[in-house]
Amino acid sequence: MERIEGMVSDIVFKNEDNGYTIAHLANEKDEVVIVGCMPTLAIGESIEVQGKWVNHKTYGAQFEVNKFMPVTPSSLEGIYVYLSSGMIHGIGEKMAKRIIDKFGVNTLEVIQNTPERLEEVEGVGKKKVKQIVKSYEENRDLRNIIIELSPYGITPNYCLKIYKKYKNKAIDVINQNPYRLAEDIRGIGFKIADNIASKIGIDKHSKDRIEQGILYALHQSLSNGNTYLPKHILIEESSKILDIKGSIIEECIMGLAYDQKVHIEKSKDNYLVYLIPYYISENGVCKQIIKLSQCEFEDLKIDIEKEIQVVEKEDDIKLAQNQILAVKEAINGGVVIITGGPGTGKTTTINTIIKIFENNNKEVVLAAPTGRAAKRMSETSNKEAKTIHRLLEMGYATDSEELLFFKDEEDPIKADVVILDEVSMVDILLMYSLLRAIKPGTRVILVGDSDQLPSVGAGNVLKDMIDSDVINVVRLNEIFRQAQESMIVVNAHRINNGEPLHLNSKNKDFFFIKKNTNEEILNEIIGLVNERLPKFYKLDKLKDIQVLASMRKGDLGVTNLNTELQKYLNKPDKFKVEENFAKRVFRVGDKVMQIKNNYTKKWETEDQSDSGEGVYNGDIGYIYHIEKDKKIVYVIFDQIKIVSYRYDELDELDHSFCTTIHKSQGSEFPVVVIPITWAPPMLLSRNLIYTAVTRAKKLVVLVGDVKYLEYMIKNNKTNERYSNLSEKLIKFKKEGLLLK
Ligand SMILES: Nc1ncnc2c1ncn2[C@@H]1O[C@H](COP(=O)(O)OP(=O)(O)OP(=O)(O)O)[C@@H](O)[C@H]1O
Repeated sequence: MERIEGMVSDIVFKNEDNGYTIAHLANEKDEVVIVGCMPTLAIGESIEVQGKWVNHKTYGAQFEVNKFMPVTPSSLEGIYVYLSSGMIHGIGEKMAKRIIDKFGVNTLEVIQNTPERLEEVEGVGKKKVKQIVKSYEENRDLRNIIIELSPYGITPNYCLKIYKKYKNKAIDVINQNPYRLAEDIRGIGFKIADNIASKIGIDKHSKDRIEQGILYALHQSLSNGNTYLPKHILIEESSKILDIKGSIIEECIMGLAYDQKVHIEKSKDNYLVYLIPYYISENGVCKQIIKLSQCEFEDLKIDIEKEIQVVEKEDDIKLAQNQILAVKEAINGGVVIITGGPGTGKTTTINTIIKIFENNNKEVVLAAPTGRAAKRMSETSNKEAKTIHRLLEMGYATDSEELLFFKDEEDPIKADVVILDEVSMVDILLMYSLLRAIKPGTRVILVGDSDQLPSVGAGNVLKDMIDSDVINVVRLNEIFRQAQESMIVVNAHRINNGEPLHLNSKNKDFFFIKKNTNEEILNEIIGLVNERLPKFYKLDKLKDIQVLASMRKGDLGVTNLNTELQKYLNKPDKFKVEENFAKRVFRVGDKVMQIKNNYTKKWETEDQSDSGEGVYNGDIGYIYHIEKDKKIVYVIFDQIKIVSYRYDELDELDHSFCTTIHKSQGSEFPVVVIPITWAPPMLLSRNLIYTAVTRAKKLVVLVGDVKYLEYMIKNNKTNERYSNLSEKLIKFKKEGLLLK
């Protein structure tokens, strides 16, 4: 039987008659779904559950609970966190473990009442005992916090975070306004704070509660890509969360605006409510992009036609009319957007632009939003491309844990031309950070495909800029002959036009294999990836083929496909070390993906001749070695870079025999295999299948029911996002809000 410890972060369902409950259990590493008979469960409670992992047909992996029990701070983990927190002078992680191994759950009692017994622990002498006792007494506050907060289900780890933030004022802060925890402590959200508040007896109608509920609703909406919410919708959402009348909420929204925690903007007959950073970014992007496009540029005094001819001759190519236009706009204008689908010559155009500028001694800087996209840009241009984060020199300020960009208006990027690729992936905050670090007079060339999925973060930046008609846009719409040979390119354009696809043409690169049930689809995919494709096309089954799925859950979701594919693509073997982590098994040879940006993670080559920092969201690697005694997993990226992950850092890694289409954005693979099956309508969309198909360079294989493919092609209702960038650009331009 497996066990998991964590805090109940949400209760999704509870049957009051029989106690059957579905809840979310969160801990430092993960948030999982637990199901079972848990009639007394409450949000915010810290519990240990025992049971087993099961795979639900629709909802994917969930933990079936046989037994659950509350966790108290006297549990070993709690004592360990407390002792090793660095708060008790003289005890580090190793010493804490030795003390606990010796005294178990009685550890705190020993320190308090019979501290001389600590000398029984290896490495502890009289001097150290004195230090420990002194620090223990001095740390009364932290101990009190643990004792006071444990009835509310706050784990010692969170107590420590709370203590570090508020020091000895913590209990007062929480008693006065527990909602500050949701604002100040990462990992404690509105629901947990609300639970503490209700136990303390804070009035349901208190101003703090309502304000936090409103801010929570706004934060939630960011994850749907919205930069603001119309006021009436915010009232509706907050009313549901808080269970309070709309009129009271409306009043509190005004209060939040007065305190500058939100910004309210009037737009036509609507009021738009923004969280401040998003308001500043949306306005900032408008002002900066208009400013950059309208300021004076150094005249290069060149004959562009002639320069183009030089490059054409060198590269043995004849640019199309629109490509020539794009080159001219890039050289004559300040800001230009170059957009087009696959095979329309974006890369060729960028390379021509780079050459002309460099032939005239201008400094060109290339960037892209992800590590993978930057790498691809470097490969196609033969010139270094950085991630936007690197270009902006992200780092930590002295004495701060907050990551920030060192490049800004005061210390801008040194370049004559900045070319940014895959702009569809850039959200409003990142676009503002980039644009404010570009000094007027620098040319900015934004390249992207607005039919791809929009950014993960809030906003619809590329599409809004194009729709506004305020920025110079050159659309590349000719599919070149070479590209037309590829059904991947042809079908991608047909998807965009809502037309039926050319499937299964002889000797081509786009196939559909009809299968009806999920089980048939799964077996077919395994057969293709494990045997038929590698044999027929002479491919490496791990490196050359990527399975992409639209969802995480269900039989054909990423989680289950990874479990199933692992069984065939990297079987257990007595020579392969493996380790279990809750529902996952990490095994030497596994294909894995880094799932969040880690700018400071170190890598080193095996012979230690080269090293560096940074592993990025979407980077794919392979487990190279597992050192069980040191609790470290080593992963190799880009064939040479070895990165070590402590076991407690493994939440940064996911298996990637299969990944989501969203995560694959900005990457390309020789062969892509995609299950086509039922999914919620928002995941059966045109831009999702378009993005998936355009990831493949040599071959696309779709497996499933053709009716869902047809549905996806027809469904071009891109999920609407609340973003006001386009209207604002038009307004700013009309009102001449320039260069101020
Ligand atoms: N003016 C041109 N005349 C003939 N062929 C061209 C021209 N421009 C580009 N091509 C060819 O068309 C194909 C697609 O061009 P390119 O790679 O530049 O397009 P892209 O828009 O960047 O495509 P993708 O997004 O798929 O990478 C390439 O084989 C390229 O050599």
